[in-house]
Amino acid sequence: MQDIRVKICGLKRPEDMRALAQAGAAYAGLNFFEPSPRYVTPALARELALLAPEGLAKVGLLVDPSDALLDEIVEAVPLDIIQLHGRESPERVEEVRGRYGLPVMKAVGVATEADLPLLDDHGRVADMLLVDAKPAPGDELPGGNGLPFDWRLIAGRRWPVPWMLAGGLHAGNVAEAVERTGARQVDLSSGVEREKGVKDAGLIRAFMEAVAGVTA
Ligand SMILES: O=C(O)c1ccccc1NCC(=O)[C@H](O)[C@H](O)COP(=O)(O)O
Repeated sequence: MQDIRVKICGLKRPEDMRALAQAGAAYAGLNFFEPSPRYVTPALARELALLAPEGLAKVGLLVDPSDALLDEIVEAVPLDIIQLHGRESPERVEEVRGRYGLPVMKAVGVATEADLPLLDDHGRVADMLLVDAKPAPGDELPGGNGLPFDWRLIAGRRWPVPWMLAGGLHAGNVAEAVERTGARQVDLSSGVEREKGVKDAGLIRAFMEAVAGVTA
């Protein structure tokens, strides 16, 4: 059975990147959404990205970005993947793919059955899908809120591109999440933080150990 691949999102410090590399994560997320407590400037993101070893993919997370912002970030930071985490349409996803020649992962928030057709629409154009919890009313951020969605909604569902499961994952629930959804890639932020925006190397190790113990 192939290993489950892990993306940890919202790194802000060199020690976070080192902890991810040591723990064996597959993707490191750099957050360019300014209102987020996980925001990094393009200059800091570049420093962090340059610390990533071969095989640890750098993912740049943006929310409804303008071309000007994307131009600035793609120019400054050696990214491997662009993550679009706003209300981007499938047409916009295609446009961004064409403009930068980088793979695009499209995040789609799920709360009810009604959210699932959007995953199918984006699955036709994006290189990867991030199946995340939809922010609840009152949540300030479009992602990274630390809350899971009802995994039964996507049990048995598949898309024509690789996908990751996200939303409120932590060391204590990732085994059940994988078992219920069949995910082979998982993404998290809050579950490895000691406080909002501050990653914790011990929690990162614990999460990776929990994932290594999954046999689904
Ligand atoms: O994490 C943020 O601050 C954030 C802000 C704006 C858009 C997306 C954001 N995070 C996206 C991610 O990829 C998170 O890892 C994903 O939503 C899961 O987060 P969590 O539920 O905290 O594990």
